[in-house]
Amino acid sequence: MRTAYSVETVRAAERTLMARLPDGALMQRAAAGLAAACAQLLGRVYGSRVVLLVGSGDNGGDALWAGARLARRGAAVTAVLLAPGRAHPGGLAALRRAGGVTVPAADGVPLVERADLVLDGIVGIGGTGGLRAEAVPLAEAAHRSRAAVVAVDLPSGVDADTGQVRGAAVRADLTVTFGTHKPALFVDPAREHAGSVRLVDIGLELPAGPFLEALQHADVARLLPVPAAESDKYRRGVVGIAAGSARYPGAAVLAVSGALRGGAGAVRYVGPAADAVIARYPETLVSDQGPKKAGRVQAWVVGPGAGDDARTVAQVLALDVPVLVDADGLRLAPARDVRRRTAPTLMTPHAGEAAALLGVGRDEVEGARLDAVRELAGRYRATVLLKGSTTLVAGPDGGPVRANATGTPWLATAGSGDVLSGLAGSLLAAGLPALDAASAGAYVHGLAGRFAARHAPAGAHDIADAIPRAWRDVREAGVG
Ligand SMILES: NC(=O)C1=CN([C@@H]2O[C@H](COP(=O)(O)OP(=O)(O)OC[C@H]3O[C@@H](n4cnc5c(N)ncnc54)[C@H](OP(=O)(O)O)[C@@H]3O)[C@@H](O)[C@H]2O)[C@@H](O)CC1
Ligand SMILES: [K+]
Repeated sequence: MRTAYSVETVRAAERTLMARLPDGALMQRAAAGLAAACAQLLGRVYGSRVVLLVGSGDNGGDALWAGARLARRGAAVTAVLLAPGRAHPGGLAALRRAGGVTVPAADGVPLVERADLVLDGIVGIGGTGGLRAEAVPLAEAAHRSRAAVVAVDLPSGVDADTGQVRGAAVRADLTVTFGTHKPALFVDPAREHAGSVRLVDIGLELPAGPFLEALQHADVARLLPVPAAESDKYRRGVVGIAAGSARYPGAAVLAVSGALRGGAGAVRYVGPAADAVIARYPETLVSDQGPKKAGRVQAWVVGPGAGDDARTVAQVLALDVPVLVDADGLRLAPARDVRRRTAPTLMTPHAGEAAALLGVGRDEVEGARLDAVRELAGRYRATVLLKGSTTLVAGPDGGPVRANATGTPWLATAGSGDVLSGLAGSLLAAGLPALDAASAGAYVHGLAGRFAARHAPAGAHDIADAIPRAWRDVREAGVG
C-alpha cells in the first residue's frame, strides 16, 4: 500500500527528525536521491545541459544541492533564480563550488529551451496557489522543450494537500518526492502534472493513520474473495441487481456482466430488462417480484438505467443488507433515507452526478475531488466512490481516503460505470466492507480497462470480459 500524508504531518515528522540530526542532513538525503534519479533519467550525466528553476525556499535548496552533485559529474548546470536575494545560501555556494552558474529569471527561457533536463525547484510543500507570474514562462518553456522535467517533491503550483491546481503549474515527467507521498500525487488534477513518481526515503517517521492511501496488487489480492471448499452459492453471496428499464435495458445487462465476475455465488436480477439479461447471461436468476420478495440476496445494486423508478430505489434502500446506489439511483435516493440505513451504503457517482448531489458545478467537483468525496460521504453517512481518472473512495466516518491508481482514460466509455457497479456490488455480497468493496472493485475494473483497451478502444462489455484476467493478474502477483 502506498500512503500519503498531509503537509502538517510531514512538517511535524521533519521537526522531530531534524532535532536528532546534524544541520542540513535531511536536505542532503533528499538531494542525493534527487541527483541519482536525474542521473538515471539522463543516462549520461557528463556533458548534459541541466537547468535548475530555483525558488526562495528549501525546495530550491534541494534543487541546488542536487545540481551541485550533477555538476561534479560533468553536467553543465545553470540555476535560474526566481528570488535571487533569497535562494538557499548553502545550496548556492555548493553549486558555484562545483562549477555551476546562476542567471536571473528574465534570462531563463532560452536556457530551458535548450536543456536536456530541467529541475523544478520553484516551490514545494511551502507553496500556496498556482505559479507566480515570473515562473509561468519558464514552466511553459519547460513543457514545450524536449528536456526531461523533474519536479522536486511536487510539481510547483499544485496544492499538496488537496490536489487542486489554481492557476499555472509545472508539468513534470518525473516527480521525486521526499519522505512520503503527498496527497496531490494521487489526486487529479495535480496528479496529472506529476508524471511518474519516485519516493526517496529520508528517514521520516510517520504516524499510523495516513491521509490518503492507494492500494497495490498485494493489498487487493488479500481482499478478493476466495471460495472455501464447502462454499455453495449462498455462502459465496448472492448479489441482487435492480437496474435497467424498458428504455435502457443495456445498463442492466452490463451491471449483471460485472456482477457475474465479482466473486458472488449468484446474481439475481429484478426489473423490466429480464429478457435482455437472460438472453446474454442465462445463468442469472430472474425474479419478477420486486426487490422485497426476490429471494435471498446479500447485497443490492440499484440505479443503473433506472430512469425515474423511485419506488424500486426506495424499496432497496429499505432492505437491511448492503446497498450500492449508482447512476439514476443517486438522484432518486433521498439523503435522509440513506442516512437512516444501518447496513452499509455505497454510492458511486461520477463528477457530474456528485456535482448535482452537492448542488455545485461539475468543474468545482473535478477541481477539488477530495473535498467533494468527503463532503458527500459525510452528508449521506455512506461510503462514496467518486469516479474519474483518479477514483477516490471515502468512508462515512472520516479515516484515510483511498485513491485508485489503475484508472485509464479508456474507462471513460458508455456503460463502464454499470460494469463497475455490478462488480463492486458483487464484492459487497461476498462480504467485503464497503470501503474495501469499492476500492478493490475500482482497482480490478481499472486494470480490466487497461487490458481491454491495450492499443485499441474498448467497449464496456470488453471491460467486463477482461475482469477475470485482471483478477488473475492481481491474485498471481499478490499471492505469489
Ligand atoms: N519536509 C521535509 O522533511 C523536507 C523538505 N525538504 C524540502 O523543503 C521543501 C519545503 O521547503 P520550504 O518550507 O522552505 O517551502 P518551499 O516549498 O520551498 O516554498 C518556499 C517559499 O516559496 C514561496 N511561495 C509560496 N507559494 C509560491 C508559489 N505559488 N510560487 C512561487 N513561490 C511561492 C513562499 O515564500 P514567499 O515568497 O511568499 O515569502 C514560500 O515560503 C519541501 O517541499 C522539500 O523540497 C527537503 O529538503 C528535505 C526534507
Ligand atoms: K517543485
